[in-house]
Amino acid sequence: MHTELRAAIVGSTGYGGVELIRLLAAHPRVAVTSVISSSSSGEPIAKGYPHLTEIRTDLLDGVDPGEMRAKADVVFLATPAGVASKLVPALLDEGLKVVDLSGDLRLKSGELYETWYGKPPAEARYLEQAVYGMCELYGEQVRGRELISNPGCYPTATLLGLAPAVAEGWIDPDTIIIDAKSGVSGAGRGANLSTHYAETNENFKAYKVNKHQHIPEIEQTLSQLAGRPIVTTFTTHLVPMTRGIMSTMYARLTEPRAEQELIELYRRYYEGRRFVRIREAGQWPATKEVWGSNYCDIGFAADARTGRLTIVSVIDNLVKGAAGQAVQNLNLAMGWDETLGLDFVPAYP
Ligand SMILES: NC(=O)C1=CN([C@@H]2O[C@H](COP(=O)(O)OP(=O)(O)OC[C@H]3O[C@@H](n4cnc5c(N)ncnc54)[C@H](OP(=O)(O)O)[C@@H]3O)[C@@H](O)[C@H]2O)C=CC1
Ligand SMILES: CC(=O)N[C@@H](CCC(=O)OP(=O)(O)O)C(=O)O
Repeated sequence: MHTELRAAIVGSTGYGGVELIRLLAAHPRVAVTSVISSSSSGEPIAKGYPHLTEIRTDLLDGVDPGEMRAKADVVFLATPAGVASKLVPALLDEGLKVVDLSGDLRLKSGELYETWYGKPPAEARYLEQAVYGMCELYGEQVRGRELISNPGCYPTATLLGLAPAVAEGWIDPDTIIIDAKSGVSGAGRGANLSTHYAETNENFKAYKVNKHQHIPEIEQTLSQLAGRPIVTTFTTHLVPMTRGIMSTMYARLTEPRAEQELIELYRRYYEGRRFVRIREAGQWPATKEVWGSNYCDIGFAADARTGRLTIVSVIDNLVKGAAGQAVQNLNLAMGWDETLGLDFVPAYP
């Protein structure tokens, strides 16, 4: 197979950006031809990330849509909220395909974006044009698309864990409670008070309770799956580990179900989707079991005593939660096998 697509990465000195460089280095049909930085153009990427020494030695480029078009066919935006909304119009005008890893294009309502992100939204036509690339739920809609909005890390673990049971009406969506935990790399590379070592080591804390920007994203998809507006309770916690998200979800079963029935429902729903692995009854997934990989592993327990279902879903936030799903989305948009460049098992232990 020969290389046929040239890729540029914006925000390449962030964690999402370097993870894209790592994954695309092993992709059989994509070559990274431009690694772009708003802060360090003219420097080798290996200066800030020596682990990339052998992968890329070119100097970082500046952010310029015209220059990107000369070098690339697709642009990955691994930039903070508020950047894609400004860059996307010029990139699309240049005829570039765009995969945005930030939250800028995920919500169809600009008003909701402004409320939860506290920034001006992208123009409505771009919110309309962007396809929400939750691959295992909307993969068919991604094919051939020019503008893809890559889902958030928490919504990926959470929605993959809830979708089959909500879509089939096996749980009451009004009763869902989501208890989520993330490793510290989820906050990006920029150091701040709440993520430095002394604050996170041997510590475990809740944050952004009822205020997290992923709440409307989760509710948007839950509402689509349920066919009516759904609001939910979502609490995030910071765990003293580098990678990984675990979302533990609770909801009332609409009728009694055995675990085996749930396992079969989920396996049917995700049939043919390589990156969702449903565990056997009594097996609980752990973050280390998906570390460095594009898998989402899901386990269940149905409690006959309380009538509630517990779902545990894990991902690597930087792979399935960001760069891996972005590559999977590009594969789907190009009509390629969705596993290209992602077909490896997790690193363990
Ligand atoms: N970390 C994670 O697990 C996940 C992150 N995301 C999202 O992906 C995006 C990237 O996250 P992450 O890599 O962790 O964040 P980082 O903070 O590690 O990196 C973001 C990078 O964006 C670049 N940047 C900053 N400001 C600007 C600007 N004004 N214009 C252009 N580029 C800018 C910087 O790189 P440079 O100086 O080189 O330009 C910076 O290193 C964010 O939107 C994040 O919310 C989504 C899912 C999971
Ligand atoms: C641990 C940690 O701080 N995680 C970040 C994840 C942010 C993220 O990925 O942001 P978007 O998906 O909105 O772009 C947070 O909870 O805000």
